[in-house]
Amino acid sequence: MTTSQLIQQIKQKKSFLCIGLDVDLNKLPKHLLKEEDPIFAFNKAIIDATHHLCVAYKPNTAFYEAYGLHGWKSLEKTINYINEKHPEIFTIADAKRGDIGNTSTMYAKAFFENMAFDSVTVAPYMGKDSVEPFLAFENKHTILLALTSNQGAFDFQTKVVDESELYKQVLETSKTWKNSENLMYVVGATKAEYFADIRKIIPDSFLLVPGIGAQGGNLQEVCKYGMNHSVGLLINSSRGIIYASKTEDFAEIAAIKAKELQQEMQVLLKT
Ligand SMILES: O=C(O)c1cc(=O)[nH]c(=O)n1[C@@H]1O[C@H](COP(=O)(O)O)[C@@H](O)[C@H]1O
Repeated sequence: MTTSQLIQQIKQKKSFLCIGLDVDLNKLPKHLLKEEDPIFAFNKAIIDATHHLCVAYKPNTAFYEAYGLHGWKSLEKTINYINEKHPEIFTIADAKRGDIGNTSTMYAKAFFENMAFDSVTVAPYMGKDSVEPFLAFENKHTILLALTSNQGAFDFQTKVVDESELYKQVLETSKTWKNSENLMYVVGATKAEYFADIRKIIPDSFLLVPGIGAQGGNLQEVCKYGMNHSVGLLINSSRGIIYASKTEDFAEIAAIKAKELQQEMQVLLKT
């Protein structure tokens, strides 16, 4: 998917919501456990109920890898279902990969070719030759961890090295990489006060912003400093939407939670 198709979808749906499909069997409504593939049954119901309210889905692969072969099959069915039923929706494999070049190429093939995701999250720690193999794929996006939502972000990412914070060097340096137009960045919603500085370095890039809802980030604050001329934000909520109810009405309640966020976004898009 191209960035302009993503922007078009944001305008049509008046939403820049990304729903995180972080499926934990221990949190599923009990009646689904009788299904042959409870994880896919859960995702299908959530997708059917929310696809008109969001522009992206982000399964975090950890929640599938944890169940071995069964989990991978559920992930594959989920991405195929989204691509078949709602090809306009941007898909993110939240896998946080990155390795020496030839290994990164295989990770990229796994998520861009084998599973046909539009994007994958990648850690910048191993540098240029670990990220460029992902960037080589046309119309696919590499979402680089810049400033993460967790407390541990302060261990390294905000440390000053050679007179600037490490996360700023990640942003600056990544702009020089081949096919850097295929980059997006992760910035946590819990770090709203950093968005103005980040926008000075990457004014035009899309940011994937996790951390609202369960982690306590503030949507208004993020938009105030993070929104750009083409919106430039994908705001993710996982647990706050998909586990809002753990009974038979879970998909209906997820849609209500997604609509609450979409309506806030619609107002923010007008301001
Ligand atoms: O890359 C991510 O998506 C990510 C980066 C980050 O800094 N913080 C963060 O929470 N995430 C992911 O975003 C999702 C957040 O989930 P909730 O806190 O349940 O909304 C999880 O899948 C996290 O792994």
